[in-house]
Amino acid sequence: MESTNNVNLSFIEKLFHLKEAQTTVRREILAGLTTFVSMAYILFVNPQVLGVAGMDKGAVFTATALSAILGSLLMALLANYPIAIAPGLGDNAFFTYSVVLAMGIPWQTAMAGVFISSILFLIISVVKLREIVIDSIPHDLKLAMASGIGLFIAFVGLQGGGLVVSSKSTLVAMGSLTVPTTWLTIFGLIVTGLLMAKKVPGSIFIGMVLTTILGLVTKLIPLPHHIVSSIPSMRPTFGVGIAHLPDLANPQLWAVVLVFLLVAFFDTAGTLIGLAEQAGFMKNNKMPRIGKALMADSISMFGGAVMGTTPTAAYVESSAGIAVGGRTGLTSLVVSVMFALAMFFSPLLSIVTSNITAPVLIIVGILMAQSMKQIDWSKFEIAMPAFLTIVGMPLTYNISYGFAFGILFYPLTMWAAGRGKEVKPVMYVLFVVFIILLYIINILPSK
Ligand SMILES: Nc1nc2[nH]cnc2c(=O)[nH]1
Repeated sequence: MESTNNVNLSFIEKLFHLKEAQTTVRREILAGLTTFVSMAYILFVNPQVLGVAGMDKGAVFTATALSAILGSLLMALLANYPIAIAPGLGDNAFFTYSVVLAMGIPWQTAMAGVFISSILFLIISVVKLREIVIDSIPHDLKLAMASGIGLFIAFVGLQGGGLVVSSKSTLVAMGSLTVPTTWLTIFGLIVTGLLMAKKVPGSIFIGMVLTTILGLVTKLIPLPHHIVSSIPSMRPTFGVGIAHLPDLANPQLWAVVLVFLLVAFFDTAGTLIGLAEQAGFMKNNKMPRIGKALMADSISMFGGAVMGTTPTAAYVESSAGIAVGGRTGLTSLVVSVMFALAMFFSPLLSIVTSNITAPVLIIVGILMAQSMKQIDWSKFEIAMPAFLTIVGMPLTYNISYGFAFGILFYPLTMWAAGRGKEVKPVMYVLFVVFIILLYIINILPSK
């Protein structure tokens, strides 16, 4: 027994280099469990959001779990980082609210766009282009993009939870506190917020469970018929994106492909770098093995697009596992195994309503908006494009407009401030691309 344990441990050591990373199996398992409980909500939130776009919730549940299993496993084995991967809230919100609902594109066609973006992302990750792209977007704009997505997600949550409603005279207004289900959102927000402030591992998950229990006890949420069941079929979504590739003849979809690519690429690249800073992995201001980490994400995005889910991202919640000591891919391997076990709990989908997911969206929004603190607000030429990027996303209800505002204003304000030479050539290429993109998504549809 002793010798089997030793063989197992040396196999794990060979795969993950625990000694070099000054960590232990026990600490990595704890870190993996911590990250998993911090992000397990996505199994229920993703079907909820993509369900609004018309997708089958059971199929999305399975596709979400499988893409998280694949992504986190690849991150463990290819890149050996304690960073988990799953479908991102920024991406699914863009898919449902901007592409399907606002642009009126059917989800099947939008999924074809995700499929093509994933192939482009894979190519960028493999060839050296990734460094050129990462370096050409100014740091302040990347931070503004992450923050704007955070505000956008929070806005979606505030509406879904009944706290913000539409108003004829002022566009938005506070929701009514006489609606009983809105109190579930308020309860979830308070409980999760307190747990987060106390730095309790798995705060988001615990908050979700407590709010659901309150909903069940007060009968605001009906009891589920089962807790455990077989894994839901992916038949309603599997391969649908590929079958709809011919729809991409529509130029509106090229714009969608470009924005999916930008959101997926910069979300993951930005998050990877942020987490690597936290864990102390950066060497000479560069992240070692970033190509492999991006490849793990792009392969799982590709797999997700085939199975029926929106792009995956390196999860900001991985910072919870890193905070409790996770330093290697063993942490991500544990996350992957936990997602495999969680696949049997799909009946709980029916009890996780939009009031339960609203606090999650708001709190992940806060985490993403924390990037704002690093923006150089003291220089107007930076502050203006950064601000327009951030407010542009929630206020136009569209992530691509936020991107466009920042990319169009940055070269102009930098030029006016006499700092035109600092703007990288790729930014001018993007300037032109985004003018075309605005034409395609805003002017062309109304002609
Ligand atoms: N980086 C990142 N982390 C997330 N955690 C939940 N959703 C997201 C997302 O869209 N991006």
